[in-house]
Amino acid sequence: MDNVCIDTLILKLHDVNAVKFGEYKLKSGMMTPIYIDLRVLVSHPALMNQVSSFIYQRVHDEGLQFDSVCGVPYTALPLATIICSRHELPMLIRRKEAKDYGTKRLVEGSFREGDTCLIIEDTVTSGSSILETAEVLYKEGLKVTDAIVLMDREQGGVEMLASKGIRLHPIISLFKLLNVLMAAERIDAKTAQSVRKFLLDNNTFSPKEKNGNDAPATKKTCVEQNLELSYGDRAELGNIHPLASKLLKIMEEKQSNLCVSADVTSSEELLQLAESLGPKICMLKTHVDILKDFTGAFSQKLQALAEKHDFLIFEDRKFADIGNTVKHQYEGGMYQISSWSHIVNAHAVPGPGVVKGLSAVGKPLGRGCLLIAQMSSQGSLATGEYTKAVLQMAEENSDFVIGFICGSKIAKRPEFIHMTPGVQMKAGGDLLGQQYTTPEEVIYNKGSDVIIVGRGVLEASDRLEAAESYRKSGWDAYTKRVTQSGQ
Ligand SMILES: O=C(O)c1cc(=O)[nH]c(=O)n1[C@@H]1O[C@H](COP(=O)(O)O)[C@@H](O)[C@H]1O
Repeated sequence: MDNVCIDTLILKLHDVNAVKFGEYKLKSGMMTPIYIDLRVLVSHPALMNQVSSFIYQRVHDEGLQFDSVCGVPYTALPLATIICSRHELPMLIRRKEAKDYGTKRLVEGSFREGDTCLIIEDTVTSGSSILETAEVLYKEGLKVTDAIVLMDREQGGVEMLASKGIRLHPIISLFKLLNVLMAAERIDAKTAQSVRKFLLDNNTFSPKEKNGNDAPATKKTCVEQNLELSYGDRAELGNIHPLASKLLKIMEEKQSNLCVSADVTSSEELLQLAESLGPKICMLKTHVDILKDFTGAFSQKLQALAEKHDFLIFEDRKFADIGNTVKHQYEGGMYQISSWSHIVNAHAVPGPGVVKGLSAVGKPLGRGCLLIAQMSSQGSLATGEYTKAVLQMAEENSDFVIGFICGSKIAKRPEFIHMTPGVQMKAGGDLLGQQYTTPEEVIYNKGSDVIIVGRGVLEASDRLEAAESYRKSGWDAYTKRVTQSGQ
């Protein structure tokens, strides 16, 4: 299922008026400037078949296991029927109301206690319709672990269902749909902007506070109004990836946007760095393949230090192969990176398969991935259209991609985290093409979120003192950016 097919499908849905702009009321009663009406598909059989194929393809890509399929009544019923008939999968039908005669059952079809049922839905906003169907299935003794949805309005459905133990797998995000329709000049930038603002401002999933109570419903200031959200605010956004939220909370609590790049060749020295600099950093970046003495014990000790000092581990592996290969490189081999590194990064050049491969291993572990959108090395080819394509790949895989390696802020969505390497107190470079900019330039002027510093700390006579000066410089640049934008 590649980008071109998705883009074509979006345009076809717009052609048949399945995507409507104006003033519409959602099931929740909320008024919305965009409405997805896939009921019309019953009048367009070829498109109905294509949508069914996309949904089945996602089921296949995710390798989901289930005993039966249930479409959320009514729009998703024909989709589920086509998929089940075409692929000979057992189907269940959930009634919205029990008959007052015959079996009087709410769920029609044959099943056994404990069977797993895959739910199919056409569009998700808050996720309440999927949850309602799941609860009817639960009452019949069925289990629901996964649901597939064609259109995700990105208003909290994924997170709400995740909090109920249901993994929702969206195929098209509304942010992506807006980009495609704008690029095809089906809508103007103003419409796209106002719909984006609506979606960002109306996220139905209220984040839980630490004590588990619903956080007070606060209306987030919107980035589109040029009001910079703080790290702490962004950590609470409904659509944010849990790991990105965890990192932003660490940054806020430790007042640090410093990631030290532990480019040392001895595991003992790396652990000493983690112990001494741990209180100063939000993240420690490793190149595990330059260690001359890696052992499993090392990765255990590093995880313990990350826990002790509350920082995340980022293995800077720069995966860049087909999905099947990166899966093995990430999960297996000598380093077993997925078992100890919260975050990894990847080049987008192989196409979305590289993310799918990594996600198949990392997502169930709660890991996250950064895509390399720009590089600090002289003559880097990661620029212009390539960078834009990386951004699009991230938006389409935001259930695993949490941000970017980049030189400056490239994504409008505050859920993505920007991390910039090639940082030293003085601008300049090394003899091998590395180009340095200062923390102030990267964080204040270029809008990045995290500074990645290697030799600026490692080559200092006092590494701890150097780390503190980078921490302070990066944090001061951030607070200046946030306070000035609010004025
Ligand atoms: O992905 C990276 O971290 C990375 C991307 C990039 O464009 N440039 C870059 O320098 N890096 C890494 O960031 C670190 C920078 O180290 P210093 O040049 O010593 O600060 C190294 O570990 C690089 O591998």
